[in-house]
Formats: sequence, structure tokens, C-alpha cells
Amino acid sequence: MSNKNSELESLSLAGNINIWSENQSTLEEQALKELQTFAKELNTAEDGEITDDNEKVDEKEDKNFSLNVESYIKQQQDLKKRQDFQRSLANDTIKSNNNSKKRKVRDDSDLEDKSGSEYVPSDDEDSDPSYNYVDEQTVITKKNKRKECTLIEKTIDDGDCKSYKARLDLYYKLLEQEEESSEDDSKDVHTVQDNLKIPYKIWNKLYRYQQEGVKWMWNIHRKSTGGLLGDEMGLGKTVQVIVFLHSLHHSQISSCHGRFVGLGPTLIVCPATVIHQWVKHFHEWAPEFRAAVLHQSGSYKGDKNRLIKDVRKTKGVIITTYQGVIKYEKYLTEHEWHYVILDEGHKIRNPATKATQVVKSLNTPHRLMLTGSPMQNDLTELWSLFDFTNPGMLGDLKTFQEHFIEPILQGGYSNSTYAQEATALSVAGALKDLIDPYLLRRTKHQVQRHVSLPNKTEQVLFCSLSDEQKALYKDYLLSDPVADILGKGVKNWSGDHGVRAKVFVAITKLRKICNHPDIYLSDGADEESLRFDYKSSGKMVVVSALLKIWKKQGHRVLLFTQGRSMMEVLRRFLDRQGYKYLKMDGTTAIGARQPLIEKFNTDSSYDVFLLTTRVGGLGVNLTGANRVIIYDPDWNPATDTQARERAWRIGQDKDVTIYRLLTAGTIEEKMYQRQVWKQLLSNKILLDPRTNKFFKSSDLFDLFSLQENADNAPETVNIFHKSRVRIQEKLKRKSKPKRPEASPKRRFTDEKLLEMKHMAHRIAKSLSKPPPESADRLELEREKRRRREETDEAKRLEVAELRRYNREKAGIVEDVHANKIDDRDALVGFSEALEYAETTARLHHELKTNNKDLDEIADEVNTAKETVSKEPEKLIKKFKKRKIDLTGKIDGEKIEGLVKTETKKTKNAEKDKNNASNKSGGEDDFILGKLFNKKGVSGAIQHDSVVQETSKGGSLRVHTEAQMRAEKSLQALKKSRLDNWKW
Ligand SMILES: Nc1ncnc2c1ncn2[C@@H]1O[C@H](COP(=O)(O)OP(=O)(O)OP(=O)(O)O)[C@@H](O)[C@H]1O
Repeated sequence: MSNKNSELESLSLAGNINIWSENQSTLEEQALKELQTFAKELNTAEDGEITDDNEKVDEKEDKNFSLNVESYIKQQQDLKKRQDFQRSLANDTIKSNNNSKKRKVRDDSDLEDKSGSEYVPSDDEDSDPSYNYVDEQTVITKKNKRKECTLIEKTIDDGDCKSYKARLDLYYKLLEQEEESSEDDSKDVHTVQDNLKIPYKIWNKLYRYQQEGVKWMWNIHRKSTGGLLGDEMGLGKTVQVIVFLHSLHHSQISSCHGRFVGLGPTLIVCPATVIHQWVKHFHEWAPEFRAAVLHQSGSYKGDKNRLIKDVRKTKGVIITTYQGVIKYEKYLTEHEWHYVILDEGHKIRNPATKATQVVKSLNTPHRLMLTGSPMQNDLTELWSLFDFTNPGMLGDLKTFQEHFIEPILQGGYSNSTYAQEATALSVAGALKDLIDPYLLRRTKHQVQRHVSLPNKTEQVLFCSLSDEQKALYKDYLLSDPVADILGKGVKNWSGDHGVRAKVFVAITKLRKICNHPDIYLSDGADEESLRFDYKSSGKMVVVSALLKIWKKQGHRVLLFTQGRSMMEVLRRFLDRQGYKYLKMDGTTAIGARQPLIEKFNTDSSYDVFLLTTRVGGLGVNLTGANRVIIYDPDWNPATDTQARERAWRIGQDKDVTIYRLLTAGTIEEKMYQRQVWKQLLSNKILLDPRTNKFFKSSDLFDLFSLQENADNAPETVNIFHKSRVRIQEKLKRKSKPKRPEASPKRRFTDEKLLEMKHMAHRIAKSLSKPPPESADRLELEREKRRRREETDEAKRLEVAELRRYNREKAGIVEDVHANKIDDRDALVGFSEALEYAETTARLHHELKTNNKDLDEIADEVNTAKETVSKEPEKLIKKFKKRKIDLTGKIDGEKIEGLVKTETKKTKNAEKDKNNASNKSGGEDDFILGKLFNKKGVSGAIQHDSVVQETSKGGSLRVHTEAQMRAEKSLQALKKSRLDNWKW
């Protein structure tokens, strides 16, 4: 049921929603009945509480996937041979499967989720694998236990002691060989703050910010507190933690009054999908550690309590899931752990769940949490996370709610008063200061210079409803259940379970219609009669177009959807269209997940990986793809963000494009708007307390409406007009060139313009002193030589000045190019300045390289001046046509690139990169153009620029009163800490 609860909670978070309803018990009962059916059919919950039955089936499946220990040892010794064999086997199997396609289609019908339990999001990680189709080559059903999973290989953990020892022997042997052949002294260690020792060969493999991360963990270790490593997804949190643990082990420092020397027994809790990824990382980064999986998919098949004791004795690491801590609570809580580490720690964001309570009760002096999305829906979640890492630091929940959450929320609404806004700013600032020492968060943008990730573009595409969808949507809005919700008088609907259930059911129906009308129609109907034609869904038409183009361009795609029935529709579509794909959702056995991921990453013949957002979107590395489609939005922004980050992370070398699909004018737009609101709230605490407020409070009428003109102007595009993608305008401009309308806004002051012109003149003058009229050829040569002999330093200064100047101009030109500057004077000003600068820079270069003599140069400078004064319009046109980027490049060329000798080396690299990014940008434009033209996309916005908007400094004034309020909040917190002292 917690799936439903989280949905309902999200709904209730949707602002000040007021509805009117009478207690109509029949409808309520009906709604509750539907909910119960959903829960039964779904069989799992958000926090993954699974039934024993599920675990049994899971165990069975996982056993089937396990390789035995002996074969594992052999496998390690002769890995390459086996891989070759498997590759040939793969080819054979693919061939044979192609032949038996017809048979497979018949099997697939067995696999259909007949329950109709969707559209409840399948957010679980350990769902019932009562059927399980690992991929198109591997089909396992309850009825038909046929299995062709020999292709799948999984990392074996160290649960089984024999296999651990065998792995260690092999590792030490390899190490010995390596040390013999290497001239380096690999025993050299790097020392952090006097006593934490890390072998250089590991330390040097870390990126600079990762080294900082290790230092930060060491600092909080020494302070005996906990902390939250909140780096953005894919920056290597797992790696940093493993290196830190390894260095503790290596340093053999005694801690906790001698109870632990080096690293003591450690417990890692993570989502099921990534347990084997952890093992893999341990084997790679700290092979000495015994990393044992406490889960059915682990190699240890005996009594789990024995395993725990055994691993503790060898000071090893136990890796388990959030369900695992519940299941083995008794065993886990009776021991002391040196470290407890929660991966994807936001899983305990709900303070009331069992998993949260159990992990908080574990006995340990050191708690670390890893999550790329520390705050997802609201501030209570942040409290819950810090209540684990630093118990009591944020006081009790009630005090925190009253003194922090309330004032921050109040100031976040667009209809809040100035005083509320100022108070929110102060309180958010105070909260940020409080948590800062215990939260280390680096964004990809911040560490870009270290990791050099490729470009990423992320756009939200607003798709039209098909006629059939539109008719169904309208019908449903006019139906009795919706009339009932909207019609009568319950004000505080979110507190009324009956009404909440009804709202939930109604929203679910609307979401189904948006995804595919047949999913909605299949509720209770005979599915066989439905065709699931892709053309019946506006979004699927867009998916079809995107996949077609990407296939041609050689891009590989992650296709995420929320629920299993939509996944099934997409799967049929991929089958019919002949795409080669893999598939992973809650029904995929845990042990099969990591091998599937590896398979997709390494076998480029797969076009698409079809995933449910919550299972495939969390923690895994899917860099084999460079295109991502998020088919339907989640209420929780972090779920979608996590999904998109699977491809754009360390290890990705291609530019990544992400499209989030929304059906214009419908409930999906409202969901996206809620996402943005939550994201901004999270930014307020984690990034910048001055984050803009923008959101109006929505009401139920707003949720249950259809914006009829959405095909022309989706509401969201209007709200975030600044982030609009102007493809349509570009297209229009292409067909009919138009002079841009003059903007009343002047972007540059007269002084600025004058300054720009003077600067250009000065540069021009200094570079092109005309030769004396009477000078003969010899005189000229002498003059040239004399100038050449000017000190290099002086020349360098000139060049530096030019570069600085040009960089400034490039920014301006970009603004003009993006139509942000339309003022004619400003245009003339900057065109003049740029023309001078460009001409003179070129001439300067030619002067240096002796390509021209001074006479010619003087002539050219004069011509340039004349052009500027006579034909400003021509110049404007010229510069407006040219592509400029902020790094100072025009048409992909650096202006300062004219000074070739100095920039040659970097120039090539820059140019390549630039070409690549232009290429991908061009491809995106091309695709958007196609979609806008024919495929029913009515608008697009840049997602990142929507969520990164922060308010301009001057709009918020911090009042003394607001500061006093923040002070009061802190006092209340201190008092609460004293009252509940536990840290
Ligand atoms: N220093 C490094 N050198 C080489 N590869 C690295 C390094 N750091 C991280 N990686 C690789 O980058 C990828 C992402 O790392 P990891 O899974 O630890 O990220 P994460 O921050 O935990 O992501 P998420 O939040 O999505 O779980 C992995 O494939 C990992 O092996």
C-alpha cells in the first residue's frame, strides 16, 4: 500500500488544494476497492516490502542464475576463453531466436500482465518474479520454465568463504606478478592529515574532487559524527566510499577506544538492483575485502546469521537491501558495526517506514549516507536523512516542522508576502549553514573540469493527445467520479482518506489515457480485443519518430516508463517495429539485473533498453546509451532525474540527449509543474536559499481540466517561457526571414557602448600605426624589422588584451544571436566594436607573420572603419547570422585563434569538441524540427534552465524581523536537541 500512500502524499503536497464533496459512500467504497485491488495486484510497496512468497520465487530464480564456486574459480583462471565462447553462443542463440520469433510472440502473450494492475507505478525493486522475461532471448514463465540464460554472467560475491579465498589467492598472485614486472614502488602511500594512508596507486586513480571526498569522510570520522555524501549521480560516490574504507583498513588506526583497528565490520544497505554492482566495485577498488551479499541472490546459501557472524569475524563487509535489514533485523541489530553505510539513502526519507526505523536502530558509531537526491519531495525527508547520519542534530520532527519547514514553505509560494519571503530566506539560510558541515554535494557542473563529461541536453516535449485520447479524456472529466470529486464540499481533502482515494483513482485513469488509450480501456475489458496501436497515443507517435531517427544516427536509447502495463505496450511496439531491446523491471530477478546491464553496455547491437523508472533508474550505470526518453512523469522529481542520470555519468563519452515527454494540457503538465516546485524547494536548501519562488497554489479544478488550446501553447511553456526552445521560431524564420521587432529594452548603457567603441579604436590604433608616407621599400623593411624586434612581452600583452576583449564581445554577440538584444543602437555599437577588434586582430597576426606589409594593413584598417560607419545594417546582419558561443568562438572558431602559434595545441582539441557539440546540437535541432512539423509536439522547454532559475539578488530584502525569526528557529532547535539528547 505504500506505493499508493506515496502517491497520495504527493498529491496532498500539491499545494493548497480545496475540494468540495459529500460523503457519498458508494463511490468511496468503489474507489477504496479499486485501491485494494491495485495493492493486491502490485504485490509490492515503495520501500520494497515483499512477501515471503516473492522471496521464495526470487530465491529460486537467483539460484538458477548462480554459478557454483568451483566453476567460478575456473572461470577466473580462464575468463577470456569463456567470454569468447559465450560470444559465439550469443550469436547462435540470437540466430535461433530470430527463427523462433513466432513462437516467442505466442509466449509473450503468456507474459502479459493480465491483472490490469497498472497504472500503479512499479516502483518496487523486489517485485514478484512470478514471471520473468530477462530479455527477448531469455524467457522464463511460471508455466514455461524454459530458460536460455547461459549468456548471463554475474559477479560472484564473497559470501561463500571458498570462493572468497580463491579470489584472494588469484588476486595476490596477480599482484605479485605485477610487482615483479613493474618498476614503480607501488607500496608508496599518500597520507591525509598525518595519519590516513592510501596507496598512491589508488589515490592517483581518483579525480581531484573524489580525493577531497575521501578527506571529508576522514574529517567526519575523526569528529566521530556521520555525514551525507550527496554528489550528483554518477560522480563516483561508491568509489569514494570504498577507497575511504580501504584507507582505514590500510592505516590500521585504532578507534572507538580500541574496539576497532583499521576497518571493523561494516554494513552496506542499498537498493536490490545495485547490490552486485557494489560487489563489483569492491572487487575492483578494494579486492582484499570480503564483500558478502546478504540476500537470496548472494552466493551464501546457508543460515544467514552464520554468514553475518562469519563476515564480522573477518572484518568484512555485508551488503544487503532495505528489505534485508527488515528481514534480518534481529541478527543485524544484535551486533556493533564499525560503519553503517546507506546507499541511495533517500530510501529512508519517510521517517515512519519500517526500514527507516530499523537502520536508525543499528548500533554503530559511524554512519554514512550516499544519495544524489538528498531531498525529493519535502523538508521532512531531509530531516529523516540527517536523523540517521547525525541523530538529533535537527531536533525532533515536530520542532523542525514548526520552526523550519513552515516558514520556508510559506515564503516559497508565488502569492507569499514580502515578509514571508524574507523570513523563508533567513530560515533556509540558517538551515543550510547547520547542515553544511555534514553534507558534501558536488554537481557535475562544478566538477566538469575534472571529469570532462560530454554535453548533455535535456528537453521537455509537449505532445498532443490523439483524437481518441482527447475524446476519452473529456469523457472522463465529465464522468460521475470526477463530478463527485469536484462537486461538493470537503475542504481539506488531503486529510480525508476517502476523498484522497477517489482523487488518486481519478488521476490514475487520466494518466492511463495520456499514456495509451488502450491501457485505460483495458480496465476490466478483454485485452485481446485491443490492438495497442502506437498511433492511438500522441506520445507513442513521438517515440516512434525519435527511435527511427536515432536508429539511423546510430544512437542507443534508454526508454523509461513508470508502470508495467505501459512497458508491455512499448515492448510490443518495439517487437513489431523490429528493434532489438532488453528489458528490466521489478519482475526481473535481482541476480539477473547486473548481468543485463553489463550486456546492454557491452553489446552495441541492442537499440533500446526498456526500463521501469524506479527499478532501472536507481544507482545503475548505463553508459552504453546516449539517448534517454522519459515516457511519463513521476510526482517525485528525483525519480525522473535519477533515471536520466544513468547515461550521463563517468564513463560516458558521447553527447547525451534526454527527452521528457508530457501530454500537453493534461494532468501530466500539472505533475511536471509540481516536480519543478519540489526541485526549487530542494535547491533552496541544498544550493541557494535565494532560489526563486514562482509557483501558484493549484486546486483540484486545475488538476481535473483539459487545456483545449494546449497544442498551440502548453501552459507550462508559458510559465517557463524563458526556458522555451525556440525551434518553431527558427523554423518559421527559415521559411520567411523577418526583421526582429525592436525590443523596448536597452541592454547596454550609452557609456558602455562608448567604452566598447573606444576600446576597439584603441586596439585598432595600437596595432596598425600607418607607415610614413615617404618611406621607400627599404625603409619599410627596416620599420617592419624594428617592430618585430619589440619585446615579446609587449606582444603578449596585446594578445592578452585582445583575447579579453574578444571574450567579452563573444558574450554580447551570443545575446544578439539569441535575439536577446534587439536594440538597434546596441547592435550598431557592438558590431562596430567587434568588426574593429576582429579586423585588427587578424591584421596584427598577419603583421607578426609577415604576410602583409604596413601599407596593406593601413588600407585594410581604413576600409574596415568605412564599412562600419557607412553600413552598420550590413554588419548587424553579418553578426546576427554567425554562431557564437560563450567561450569566445565564432562559427566554431576562436577569434583569438588568429594568433595561431600560441593556441595551436589546444585549438585542435577545442575545435574537435566544438564540432562534436555543434553536431549534436544540430542533430537535436533537426529532430525537434521534425517533431514540431509533423509529429504532434507543440512545445519544448529546456529542463535545466527551468530548475536552475534563482531570483535576482535585488528582489529579496532580508528584514531584521526575518533574521530574528531564523534566530528563533535555531533557539527552538537547540532546546529540542537538549530535550532529546541522543548524539
Ligand atoms: N576515479 C574513477 N576512475 C574510473 N572510473 C570511475 C572513477 N570514479 C567513478 N568511476 C566510475 O563511474 C561510474 C559511476 O560511479 P558510481 O556508480 O560510484 O557513481 P554514484 O555517484 O554512486 O552514482 P549513483 O548516484 O547513480 O549511484 C562507475 O562506473 C564507476 O566505476
